[in-house]
Amino acid sequence: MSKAVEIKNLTYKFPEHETPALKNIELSIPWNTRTLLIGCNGAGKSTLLRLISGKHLCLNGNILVNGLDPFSPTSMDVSGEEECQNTTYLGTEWCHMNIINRDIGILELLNSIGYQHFKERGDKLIDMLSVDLTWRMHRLSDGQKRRVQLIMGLLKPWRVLLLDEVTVDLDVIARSKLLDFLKWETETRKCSVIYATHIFDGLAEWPNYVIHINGGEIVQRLDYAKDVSFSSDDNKKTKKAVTTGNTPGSVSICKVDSLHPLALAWLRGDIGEATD
Ligand SMILES: Nc1ncnc2c1ncn2[C@@H]1O[C@H](COP(=O)(O)OP(=O)(O)OP(=O)(O)O)[C@@H](O)[C@H]1O
Repeated sequence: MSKAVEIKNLTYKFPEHETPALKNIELSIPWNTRTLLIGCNGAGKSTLLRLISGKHLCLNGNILVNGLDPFSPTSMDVSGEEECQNTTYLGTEWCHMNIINRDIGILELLNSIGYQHFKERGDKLIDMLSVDLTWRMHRLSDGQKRRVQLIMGLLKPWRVLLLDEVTVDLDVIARSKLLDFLKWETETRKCSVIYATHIFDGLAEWPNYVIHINGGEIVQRLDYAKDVSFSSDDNKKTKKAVTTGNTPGSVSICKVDSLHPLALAWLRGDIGEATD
Protein backbone atom coordinates (compact mmCIF):
# COMPACT_ATOMS: atom_id res chain seq x y z
CA MET A 1 0.00 0.00 0.00
CA SER A 2 1.23 3.51 -0.76
CA LYS A 3 2.44 5.70 2.09
CA ALA A 4 0.82 9.00 3.03
CA VAL A 5 3.93 10.79 1.75
CA GLU A 6 7.02 9.33 0.10
CA ILE A 7 9.88 11.63 -0.91
CA LYS A 8 13.07 10.49 -2.58
CA ASN A 9 16.19 12.49 -3.36
CA LEU A 10 14.44 15.87 -3.41
CA THR A 11 16.50 19.00 -3.98
CA TYR A 12 14.72 22.29 -4.64
CA LYS A 13 16.21 25.64 -5.60
CA PHE A 14 14.41 28.97 -6.03
CA PRO A 15 15.64 30.68 -9.24
CA GLU A 16 16.66 33.78 -7.24
CA HIS A 17 19.04 31.86 -4.98
CA GLU A 18 22.38 30.15 -5.49
CA THR A 19 21.89 27.58 -2.76
CA PRO A 20 18.96 25.16 -2.71
CA ALA A 21 16.15 25.73 -0.19
CA LEU A 22 15.89 21.94 0.23
CA LYS A 23 18.68 19.39 -0.16
CA ASN A 24 18.58 15.61 -0.58
CA ILE A 25 15.29 15.17 1.24
CA GLU A 26 14.30 11.56 1.91
CA LEU A 27 11.06 11.16 3.81
CA SER A 28 8.48 8.48 4.37
CA ILE A 29 5.32 9.34 6.31
CA PRO A 30 2.99 6.44 7.18
CA TRP A 31 -0.81 6.63 7.40
CA ASN A 32 -2.56 7.54 10.64
CA THR A 33 0.31 9.69 11.89
CA ARG A 34 0.99 13.24 13.00
CA THR A 35 4.35 14.76 12.14
CA LEU A 36 5.80 17.99 13.50
CA LEU A 37 8.29 19.97 11.41
CA ILE A 38 10.67 21.98 13.55
CA GLY A 39 13.26 24.43 12.28
CA CYS A 40 14.44 28.04 12.34
CA ASN A 41 12.95 30.78 10.18
CA GLY A 42 14.14 30.06 6.65
CA ALA A 43 15.01 26.40 7.37
CA GLY A 44 12.80 25.13 4.54
CA LYS A 45 9.61 23.96 6.29
CA SER A 46 7.14 25.95 4.16
CA THR A 47 8.98 25.08 0.96
CA LEU A 48 8.73 21.38 1.82
CA LEU A 49 5.01 21.63 2.65
CA ARG A 50 4.33 23.61 -0.52
CA LEU A 51 6.14 21.02 -2.64
CA ILE A 52 4.15 18.19 -1.03
CA SER A 53 0.94 20.12 -1.74
CA GLY A 54 1.88 20.58 -5.42
CA LYS A 55 2.14 24.38 -5.14
CA HIS A 56 5.71 24.29 -6.45
CA LEU A 57 6.74 21.98 -9.27
CA CYS A 58 9.36 19.48 -8.16
CA LEU A 59 11.95 18.93 -10.90
CA ASN A 60 14.74 17.22 -8.96
CA GLY A 61 13.50 14.29 -6.96
CA ASN A 62 10.36 12.34 -6.50
CA ILE A 63 7.31 13.14 -4.35
CA LEU A 64 4.31 10.88 -3.96
CA VAL A 65 1.29 11.71 -1.83
CA ASN A 66 -1.04 8.76 -1.38
CA GLY A 67 0.87 7.23 -4.30
CA LEU A 68 0.10 10.20 -6.57
CA ASP A 69 2.26 12.98 -7.99
CA PRO A 70 1.01 16.10 -6.15
CA PHE A 71 1.37 18.11 -9.36
CA SER A 72 -0.91 15.81 -11.35
CA PRO A 73 -4.48 16.96 -12.06
CA THR A 74 -5.95 14.13 -9.94
CA SER A 75 -6.74 15.84 -6.68
CA MET A 76 -9.46 13.57 -5.30
CA ASP A 77 -9.18 10.11 -3.80
CA VAL A 78 -12.39 8.16 -4.19
CA SER A 79 -10.93 4.78 -3.29
CA GLY A 80 -12.23 4.61 0.29
CA GLU A 81 -15.71 4.95 1.76
CA GLU A 82 -15.45 8.73 1.67
CA GLU A 83 -14.51 11.07 -1.13
CA CYS A 84 -11.30 12.83 -0.08
CA GLN A 85 -9.06 15.58 -1.31
CA ASN A 86 -5.60 14.13 -1.69
CA THR A 87 -4.00 17.08 0.11
CA THR A 88 -5.22 20.14 1.95
CA TYR A 89 -2.61 22.86 2.44
CA LEU A 90 -3.37 25.60 4.96
CA GLY A 91 -0.54 28.11 4.98
CA THR A 92 0.28 31.77 5.27
CA GLU A 93 -1.24 32.96 2.01
CA TRP A 94 -4.39 30.96 2.73
CA CYS A 95 -4.66 32.93 6.00
CA HIS A 96 -4.82 36.16 4.00
CA MET A 97 -7.60 35.19 1.59
CA ASN A 98 -9.79 38.21 0.70
CA ILE A 99 -13.10 36.69 1.73
CA ILE A 100 -12.27 36.93 5.44
CA ASN A 101 -12.76 40.71 5.48
CA ARG A 102 -15.94 40.83 3.39
CA ASP A 103 -19.42 41.66 4.66
CA ILE A 104 -20.74 38.11 4.36
CA GLY A 105 -22.59 35.81 6.77
CA ILE A 106 -20.94 32.62 7.99
CA LEU A 107 -23.73 30.34 6.79
CA GLU A 108 -23.68 31.90 3.32
CA LEU A 109 -19.91 31.54 3.23
CA LEU A 110 -19.94 27.89 4.32
CA ASN A 111 -22.79 27.04 1.93
CA SER A 112 -20.72 28.46 -0.93
CA ILE A 113 -18.02 25.84 -0.31
CA GLY A 114 -20.30 22.83 0.14
CA TYR A 115 -21.41 22.87 3.80
CA GLN A 116 -24.64 21.02 2.91
CA HIS A 117 -22.64 18.22 1.30
CA PHE A 118 -20.37 17.81 4.34
CA LYS A 119 -22.96 18.76 6.95
CA GLU A 120 -22.03 16.26 9.66
CA ARG A 121 -18.36 17.15 9.45
CA GLY A 122 -19.16 20.87 9.21
CA ASP A 123 -21.40 20.78 12.28
CA LYS A 124 -18.68 19.02 14.24
CA LEU A 125 -16.15 21.71 13.25
CA ILE A 126 -18.62 24.54 13.98
CA ASP A 127 -19.29 23.11 17.42
CA MET A 128 -15.61 22.42 18.10
CA LEU A 129 -14.50 25.95 17.19
CA SER A 130 -17.56 27.62 18.79
CA VAL A 131 -18.53 29.49 15.64
CA ASP A 132 -21.91 31.21 15.53
CA LEU A 133 -23.58 30.89 12.12
CA THR A 134 -25.20 34.32 12.52
CA TRP A 135 -21.80 36.07 12.67
CA ARG A 136 -20.72 38.29 9.76
CA MET A 137 -17.10 38.05 8.71
CA HIS A 138 -16.22 41.78 8.66
CA ARG A 139 -17.31 42.17 12.28
CA LEU A 140 -15.11 39.42 13.73
CA SER A 141 -11.85 39.49 15.66
CA ASP A 142 -8.75 38.02 14.02
CA GLY A 143 -9.04 34.78 16.02
CA GLN A 144 -12.77 34.43 15.21
CA LYS A 145 -11.97 34.92 11.52
CA ARG A 146 -9.28 32.25 11.74
CA ARG A 147 -11.75 29.83 13.36
CA VAL A 148 -14.20 30.32 10.48
CA GLN A 149 -11.31 29.87 8.02
CA LEU A 150 -10.28 26.63 9.68
CA ILE A 151 -13.82 25.29 9.32
CA MET A 152 -13.65 26.21 5.63
CA GLY A 153 -10.23 24.61 5.24
CA LEU A 154 -11.07 21.39 7.07
CA LEU A 155 -14.65 20.97 5.78
CA LYS A 156 -13.73 18.59 2.97
CA PRO A 157 -11.94 15.47 4.22
CA TRP A 158 -8.34 15.05 3.14
CA ARG A 159 -5.81 12.26 3.01
CA VAL A 160 -2.82 14.45 3.90
CA LEU A 161 -3.21 17.74 5.77
CA LEU A 162 -0.31 20.19 5.52
CA LEU A 163 -0.51 22.87 8.19
CA ASP A 164 1.92 25.75 8.01
CA GLU A 165 1.51 27.56 11.34
CA VAL A 166 -2.08 28.67 11.09
CA THR A 167 -2.93 28.60 14.78
CA VAL A 168 -1.18 31.78 15.98
CA ASP A 169 -4.44 33.75 16.30
CA LEU A 170 -6.33 31.02 18.13
CA ASP A 171 -6.95 31.15 21.87
CA VAL A 172 -5.66 28.16 23.84
CA ILE A 173 -9.04 26.41 23.90
CA ALA A 174 -9.56 26.63 20.14
CA ARG A 175 -5.98 25.47 19.51
CA SER A 176 -6.30 22.62 21.97
CA LYS A 177 -9.58 21.48 20.41
CA LEU A 178 -8.13 21.71 16.93
CA LEU A 179 -5.16 19.56 17.92
CA ASP A 180 -7.49 17.03 19.56
CA PHE A 181 -9.65 16.95 16.44
CA LEU A 182 -6.65 16.33 14.19
CA LYS A 183 -5.46 13.57 16.52
CA TRP A 184 -8.90 11.97 16.43
CA GLU A 185 -9.05 12.24 12.63
CA THR A 186 -5.70 10.51 12.18
CA GLU A 187 -6.76 7.77 14.58
CA THR A 188 -10.15 7.08 13.00
CA ARG A 189 -9.69 7.28 9.24
CA LYS A 190 -6.96 6.89 6.61
CA CYS A 191 -5.13 10.22 6.80
CA SER A 192 -2.01 11.94 8.15
CA VAL A 193 -1.06 15.45 9.25
CA ILE A 194 2.22 17.32 8.80
CA TYR A 195 2.41 20.46 10.91
CA ALA A 196 5.12 23.12 10.83
CA THR A 197 5.00 25.28 13.94
CA HIS A 198 6.94 27.51 16.31
CA ILE A 199 4.38 27.07 19.10
CA PHE A 200 4.96 23.95 21.17
CA ASP A 201 2.48 24.38 23.98
CA GLY A 202 0.03 21.51 24.11
CA LEU A 203 2.03 19.33 21.75
CA ALA A 204 3.83 17.10 24.26
CA GLU A 205 1.42 14.21 23.68
CA TRP A 206 0.50 14.99 20.10
CA PRO A 207 3.04 13.89 17.46
CA ASN A 208 4.14 10.48 16.22
CA TYR A 209 7.21 11.92 14.50
CA VAL A 210 9.30 15.02 15.00
CA ILE A 211 11.44 16.17 12.10
CA HIS A 212 14.21 18.70 12.52
CA ILE A 213 15.01 20.73 9.38
CA ASN A 214 18.11 22.90 9.23
CA GLY A 215 19.48 24.72 6.18
CA GLY A 216 17.14 22.81 3.88
CA GLU A 217 18.19 19.38 5.17
CA ILE A 218 16.46 16.91 7.44
CA VAL A 219 18.96 16.57 10.25
CA GLN A 220 16.92 14.42 12.60
CA ARG A 221 13.73 12.38 12.53
CA LEU A 222 12.49 11.12 15.87
CA ASP A 223 9.92 8.42 16.34
CA TYR A 224 8.19 10.07 19.27
CA ALA A 225 7.14 6.98 21.21
CA LYS A 226 10.53 5.35 20.84
CA ASP A 227 13.06 8.18 20.75
CA VAL A 228 11.61 10.89 23.00
CA SER A 229 11.28 10.84 26.76
CA PHE A 230 10.61 13.58 29.31
CA SER A 231 12.74 13.68 32.39
CA SER A 232 12.59 15.95 35.43
CA ASP A 233 15.66 14.66 37.24
CA ASP A 234 18.43 13.46 34.94
CA ASN A 235 18.67 16.67 32.96
CA LYS A 236 18.71 18.85 36.05
CA LYS A 237 21.94 17.19 37.14
CA THR A 238 23.60 18.07 33.83
CA LYS A 239 21.81 21.46 33.62
CA LYS A 240 20.95 20.72 29.98
CA ALA A 241 17.43 21.02 28.51
CA VAL A 242 18.03 18.12 26.14
CA THR A 243 20.38 15.20 26.69
CA THR A 244 21.05 12.01 24.78
CA GLY A 245 18.53 9.35 25.67
CA ASN A 246 19.17 5.80 26.73
CA THR A 247 19.34 4.46 23.18
CA PRO A 248 21.36 5.82 20.23
CA GLY A 249 19.53 8.61 18.39
CA SER A 250 16.99 9.15 21.18
CA VAL A 251 16.60 12.31 23.29
CA SER A 252 15.59 13.03 26.85
CA ILE A 253 13.84 16.40 27.28
CA CYS A 254 13.78 18.30 30.54
CA LYS A 255 10.26 18.89 31.89
CA VAL A 256 9.55 22.51 31.01
CA ASP A 257 7.43 24.81 33.13
CA SER A 258 4.69 26.21 30.90
CA LEU A 259 1.72 28.49 31.48
CA HIS A 260 -0.24 26.53 28.94
CA PRO A 261 -2.15 24.35 31.47
CA LEU A 262 -3.04 27.40 33.59
CA ALA A 263 -4.25 29.45 30.60
CA LEU A 264 -6.24 26.46 29.36
CA ALA A 265 -7.87 25.97 32.78
CA TRP A 266 -8.72 29.70 33.14
CA LEU A 267 -10.27 29.96 29.70
CA ARG A 268 -12.15 26.70 30.13
CA GLY A 269 -13.58 28.21 33.32
CA ASP A 270 -14.45 31.40 31.41
CA ILE A 271 -16.64 29.46 28.97
CA GLY A 272 -18.14 27.23 31.68
CA GLU A 273 -16.31 24.03 30.78
CA ALA A 274 -15.32 21.64 33.54
CA THR A 275 -11.61 21.75 34.43
CA ASP A 276 -9.66 18.67 35.50
N1 LIG B 1 9.10 32.61 -2.91
C1 LIG B 1 10.40 32.52 -2.63
N2 LIG B 1 11.32 32.97 -3.51
C2 LIG B 1 12.63 32.85 -3.26
N3 LIG B 1 13.14 32.29 -2.14
C3 LIG B 1 12.29 31.83 -1.23
C4 LIG B 1 10.88 31.92 -1.42
N4 LIG B 1 10.27 31.37 -0.35
C5 LIG B 1 11.25 30.96 0.49
N5 LIG B 1 12.47 31.24 -0.05
C6 LIG B 1 13.77 30.91 0.56
O1 LIG B 1 13.80 29.52 0.82
C7 LIG B 1 14.40 29.26 2.09
C8 LIG B 1 13.42 28.44 2.95
O2 LIG B 1 12.29 29.24 3.22
P1 LIG B 1 10.99 28.65 3.91
O3 LIG B 1 9.90 29.66 3.74
O4 LIG B 1 10.74 27.29 3.40
O5 LIG B 1 11.46 28.57 5.44
P2 LIG B 1 10.63 28.20 6.75
O6 LIG B 1 11.38 27.13 7.45
O7 LIG B 1 9.21 27.91 6.40
O8 LIG B 1 10.73 29.53 7.59
P3 LIG B 1 9.71 30.25 8.63
O9 LIG B 1 9.87 29.55 9.94
O10 LIG B 1 10.23 31.62 8.66
O11 LIG B 1 8.33 30.17 8.05
C9 LIG B 1 14.76 30.62 2.70
O12 LIG B 1 16.14 30.83 2.49
C10 LIG B 1 13.96 31.61 1.89
O13 LIG B 1 14.66 32.81 1.71
